[in-house]
Formats: sequence, structure tokens, C-alpha cells
Amino acid sequence: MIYTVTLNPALDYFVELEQVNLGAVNRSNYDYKAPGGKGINVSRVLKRLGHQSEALGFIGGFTGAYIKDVVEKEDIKTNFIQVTGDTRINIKIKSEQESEINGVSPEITSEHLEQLHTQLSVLNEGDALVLAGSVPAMIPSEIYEVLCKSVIERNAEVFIDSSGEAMTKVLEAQPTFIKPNHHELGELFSVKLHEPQEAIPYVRELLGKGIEYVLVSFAGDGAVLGTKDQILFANTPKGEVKNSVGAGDSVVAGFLAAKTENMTLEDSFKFAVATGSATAFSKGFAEREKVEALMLEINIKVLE
Ligand SMILES: Nc1ncnc2c1ncn2[C@@H]1O[C@H](COP(=O)(O)OP(=O)(O)O)[C@@H](O)[C@H]1O
Ligand SMILES: O=P(O)(O)OC[C@H]1O[C@](O)(COP(=O)(O)O)[C@@H](O)[C@@H]1O
Repeated sequence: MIYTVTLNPALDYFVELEQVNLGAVNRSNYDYKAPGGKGINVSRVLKRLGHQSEALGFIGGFTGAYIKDVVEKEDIKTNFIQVTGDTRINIKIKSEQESEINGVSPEITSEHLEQLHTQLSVLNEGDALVLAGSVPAMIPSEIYEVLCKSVIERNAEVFIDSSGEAMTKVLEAQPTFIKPNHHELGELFSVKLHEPQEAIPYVRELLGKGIEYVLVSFAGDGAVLGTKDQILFANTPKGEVKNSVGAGDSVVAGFLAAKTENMTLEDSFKFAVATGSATAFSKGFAEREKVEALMLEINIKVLE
């Protein structure tokens, strides 16, 4: 079974307007809301790709109830832990550029964390755990490291998509897969990366820590996938970007789906990037038919 954990879910509120004028009243042309948070997005994309998962994490209040309702209506199993405050609202502005304002998590207590540890104690060989998104400030930043270690010890696989301190610390627990974007990879090594080729030495260093797959996304400029045997490059398909929120989460879902279906490494990489682009080219998330069509536009090059 695939389990996704979102410690910091969100109600994503999307607002579209011609121009943002700071210090003035702005009116949107179009707005909508959707459940968000990286693990939840992975579960929702997996479902669209034909895979079931169980969504775990902390939710609360009217925003949490909305997330649970939408996710369960999509026939995704949930086992969220209820907290007292309201799940945050993240604002996604699409204007001349895309901008985001991500909110603050409600309080999470040590009892809530204990409940999560108990839920994850059932994972075993054949299971996969996705730990994705930010770690709320009141939770120790080693949480992913601790959860990853205990799940890896039980021979399940762990997929990570995070950033900052939580990401730095989890690397020591040898997760199966990580997907930093190029900014996040740069942050890990205190460098600025401009093009895929420049990622190679850093991907090598991460593989040296015992991580099996390191996938670095460069938005519309392609992606790099490193394993112990080779480092590959994939181009991204061309198209009109309608919304890139959730595109990174879609790459994780695509790779996990492909791996579950025993695709070859090259096809898994193509499928992952195609899922990211299919989401970027849609108002909502990638649908399988579009992913399979975009896959045909992706070519893999061996970098090393
Ligand atoms: N301009 C684009 N054209 C095509 N695909 C894109 C574009 N921007 C993002 N994507 C897709 O979304 C994926 C993730 O984008 P990226 O910005 O690197 O990560 P994140 O969303 O995690 O910040 C890319 O690997 C690609 O599949
Ligand atoms: O936990 P964080 O880092 O604040 O990110 C949460 C946000 O990321 C998203 O999961 C989207 O992530 P990506 O665009 O990286 O795929 C949103 O749904 C959510 O608002």
C-alpha cells in the first residue's frame, strides 16, 4: 500500500487577475479552491493515474473538513488526525507571474505526533511512504528523518519531497527517492544552479549518501535522474502552462506509479516528467491519457 503523509495540508485558494497592485483593492477575474499540501496532491494524482493510496496527516476546522470531504469523494482512503485549529489557507495568485502566500499550520501536539507514529508502525516490505511538504514550526525538523529511519528499517520504501532543514536532515536516513527542484538542490549545497548539467556533482554526492533515486526538476528546462548506475536527462514537453501548483507533486506521483507498474527506469523517468507537465498544462491535475500522450514527446539522454 502507498501511504502519503502531509504534516501541513492546506486549502489552496487560486486567484486569477490581470495585474496585482500592491496597496490597492484588487479584484479577481476568476477564483477557485482545492485541497492542497504535497502529500495530499500526490494521493490525488496517484488516483488519476489509477493507483490507490491512503492519505495521512493533520487536519482541523472547516478547512480541514473541506479537504477530507473532497479527497474522500474522489474515493481516496484517508486516516487524518484531527487537530483543534483550522488547517491553513494558501493563496496562489496567477497574474503576470505566479506568486504564492503559504499560511501557518494550526497547533500540533506531541499526542498528535504519537498518533502518527502509531499509524506508521504498520508499514512493512512492499509498502511505500511519501513524506511531502513543509514541517510545521512546532514540530521538530528531524521528524522526517525519524519517520524515514523507522520505515526503512522495516524494508518499506520512502519518497521525500521537502525543503530546508527537514530535507537536509532526512538525507541521513537514506530515503529511497528524493525530488528537489533546482532551487531546493541549490539550497542543500548553498549554490545557484542554472542548468541541468550543473546538477551532476550534487546528484552524485546525494547518491553517495545511499539514496537510490535522486530526481531534480528544472521546471520547463528538463529534469535529471541519478541512480548508482547512471545519470539521465529528460527534456520537458512544450505547452501552455496553465497552473504549475502541484506540478512537482505530480512528478513524485508519476514516478511512484511507474515504479509500482514495474516500468523500466527510462520509462519511469519519462512518465514522472510527463505527469508533472500534464499538471502544469491543466487547470487541475494530470489525467493518465494526457500523461501517456506527453510521454511520447520526452527523450532520455545519458549524461554520465
Ligand atoms: N514550463 C513548463 N513546461 C513543461 N513542464 C513544466 C513546466 N514547468 C513545470 N513543468 C513540469 O512540472 C515539473 C515540476 O516543476 P518544478 O518547477 O521543477 O518543480 P516544483 O513544482 O516542485 O517547484 C517539471 O519537472 C515538469 O514536468
Ligand atoms: O508545505 P509547503 O511547502 O508550504 O507547500 C504546500 C503547497 O505546495 C503544494 O502542495 C504544491 O506543491 P508543488 O507546486 O511543489 O507541487 C500546494 O498544494 C500547497 O499549497
